[in-house]
Amino acid sequence: MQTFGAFLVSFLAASGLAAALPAEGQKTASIEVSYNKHYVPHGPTALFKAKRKYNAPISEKLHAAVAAKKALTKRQTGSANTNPSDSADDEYITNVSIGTPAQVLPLDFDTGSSDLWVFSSETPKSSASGHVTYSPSKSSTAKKLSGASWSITYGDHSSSSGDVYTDKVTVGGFSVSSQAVESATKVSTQFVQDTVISGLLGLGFDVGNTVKPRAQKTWFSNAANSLAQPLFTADLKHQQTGSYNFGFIDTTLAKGPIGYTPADGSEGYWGFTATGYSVGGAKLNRNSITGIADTGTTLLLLDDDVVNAYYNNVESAQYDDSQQGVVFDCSEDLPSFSFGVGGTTITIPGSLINLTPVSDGSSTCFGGLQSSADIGINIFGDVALKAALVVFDLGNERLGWAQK
Ligand SMILES: C[C@@H](SC(=N)N)c1ccc(Cl)cc1
Ligand SMILES: C[C@@H](SC(=N)N)c1ccc(Cl)cc1
Repeated sequence: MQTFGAFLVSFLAASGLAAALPAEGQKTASIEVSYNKHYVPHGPTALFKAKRKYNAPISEKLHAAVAAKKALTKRQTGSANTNPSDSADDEYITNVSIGTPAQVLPLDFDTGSSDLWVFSSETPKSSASGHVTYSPSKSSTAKKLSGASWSITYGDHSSSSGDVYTDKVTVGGFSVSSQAVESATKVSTQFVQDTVISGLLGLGFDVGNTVKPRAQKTWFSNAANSLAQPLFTADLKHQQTGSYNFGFIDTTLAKGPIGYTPADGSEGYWGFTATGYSVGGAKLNRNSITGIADTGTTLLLLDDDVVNAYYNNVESAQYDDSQQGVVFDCSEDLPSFSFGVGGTTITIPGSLINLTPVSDGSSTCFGGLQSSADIGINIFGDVALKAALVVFDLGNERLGWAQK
């Protein structure tokens, strides 16, 4: 019959743990231990456990201190799929649950604006035809925000306006219990015709919100303090499902390192400066480009000198006044476009810059890179974002870009 010691020796030897174990008959043993590097110490919790172990009285205050810590460390995250609206990746559609019971609406997540607005039971029937709508009267958690109104005009001159409710809004499994949901009583033609979306979810800075008399917070701003980290990432793809992740960075979505650079939210946008650019894989120059990271704009819109430097490498490129932009033969192999940001380089493959024929069946294609001259700001829209995993880091007021 083996003594326990002998059993222990043979067991540990078998499991390769026999570091410094006694020979038969000795009375000592030792075993490696490693500490848990993820453990975050918390005094009151340690005290609570000790008191509990020895049945010592535990005060209400100690219970509260332990509960507070527990609430803080809840790993809160959200993850939502996002899909291009069509083969040209014109916009990206993400489903959002509003109210109780949940009403699911397809919305356009827009880092270039800060209003969450929807087609609703208050939108004129003729305008709402073909759209999924939100009915506050059918939600037990909806509350009218009395006296509040909103009105917004976008860069492409589309517009909408209306009144405001608060309700529970869930994105990718994460809920904000009292989110301002702006109900449209008026929408412009472009929105009426854009039946694949029922409104926008602004992911810009709160300063850009149009609700009066008191501006409201974006869904992300309301969520930030409860998320594991006050950030979200955009992983937009060409003709494929991508994702918006909240509270965490899934670095497996990227191929290269994340380069961080300060974000300027003063205008409501996610403004940043690229340190230089190049065409066709050449070395980056040092001509900086200041612009915004904008999921709500389809194209990459940059200064004329950059646009010309690019299309000088495209044999068939020419400005088409009827199209109000640069067009080229769809059969041409386009060069890539690279920009430097946060110490890393993002390269947009030429294939992502050859978007769509100017009309069905045409052999002339409209460029994904166009001039920002008549806008006044440079816009790194979906054409640029599709080449990267982009981190919108509110906590550190910075943007992260990683090649993918
Ligand atoms: C910032 C975007 S609009 C948006 N993403 N909410 C924009 C501004 C001006 C022009 Cl001309 C075109 C696009
Ligand atoms: C619903 C569309 S209307 C259009 N397709 N011009 C739209 C407008 C403005 C933004 Cl920022 C995003 C999408």
